[in-house]
Amino acid sequence: MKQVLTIAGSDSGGGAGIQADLKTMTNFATYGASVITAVTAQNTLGVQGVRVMSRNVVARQLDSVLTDLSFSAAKTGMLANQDIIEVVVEKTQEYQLKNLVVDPVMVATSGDVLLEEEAISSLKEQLIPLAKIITPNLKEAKVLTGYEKEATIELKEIAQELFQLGPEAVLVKGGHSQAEQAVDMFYDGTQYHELSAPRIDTNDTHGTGCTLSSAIASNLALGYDLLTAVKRSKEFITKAIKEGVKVGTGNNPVNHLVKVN
Ligand SMILES: Nc1ncnc2c1ncn2[C@@H]1O[C@H](COP(=O)(O)OP(=O)(O)O)[C@@H](O)[C@H]1O
Ligand SMILES: Cc1ncc(COP(=O)(O)O)c(N)n1
Repeated sequence: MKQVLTIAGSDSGGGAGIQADLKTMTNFATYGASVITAVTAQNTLGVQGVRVMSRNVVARQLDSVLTDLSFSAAKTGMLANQDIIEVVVEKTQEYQLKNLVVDPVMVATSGDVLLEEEAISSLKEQLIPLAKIITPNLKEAKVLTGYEKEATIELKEIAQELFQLGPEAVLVKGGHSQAEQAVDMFYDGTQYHELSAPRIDTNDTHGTGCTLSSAIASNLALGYDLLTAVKRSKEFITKAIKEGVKVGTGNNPVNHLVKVN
């Protein structure tokens, strides 16, 4: 069985973070292992508390899994601070982790901060250049490119700017725009590819980004090329949002168990 690693935070509510990642990896019939960067007390209403792991605890988890298991792909989610980004960079290089999907998680859908502001430069300069693909949402893309105050900037232009940071490819997610279609832009330095799906009228989008990036990592592990992995994952997330599960009283999670062909 192909093995996939998630390096991310725990969401006690089970909709985002490590829990979303492992469910998604299992759904794609890959074996998911996890390195936990932070424990969040979280539910569908928001984040009630955060305990970030020490650099050493993250390093030990990485050493444990990377000296024993064999990963065909990995993803990063909530990395919390600069110390953790640095240790993830160090171990990615030491163990030559391949097919690394970097979801540059900064803020939860609920508005809670999941990455210290001081860590953004390490993310840009050290981790992103090691990525096979990065998957920022529009807001994260604007922070990473410095386009923060520009309301009408084109997705293609942002994708090109992000590509300059050094990943092999970029997927800018347009989930948070008001447009009729949920449009994401893929760019790998040579081709742009627009991925579009009808916008689903719902607030139940907890865990969309985590689920999408885990699906991409799983599909890369299964041997699909990058664009195919992204297309399969877009199809998956669209269905997962459509069939979201009503487990709590706030913004509910997507359904990690839906099947795509
Ligand atoms: N209401 C929606 N209808 C359809 N697709 C959506 C909707 N919201 C988000 N998506 C899609 O879900 C994926 C995750 O995007 P987004 O929600 O922007 O990421 P994040 O969770 O990182 O903020 C993208 O493919 C995006 O287009
Ligand atoms: C531990 C953790 N990691 C990531 C997210 C972002 O999830 P999303 O923006 O998809 O709701 C989250 N809410 N919690």
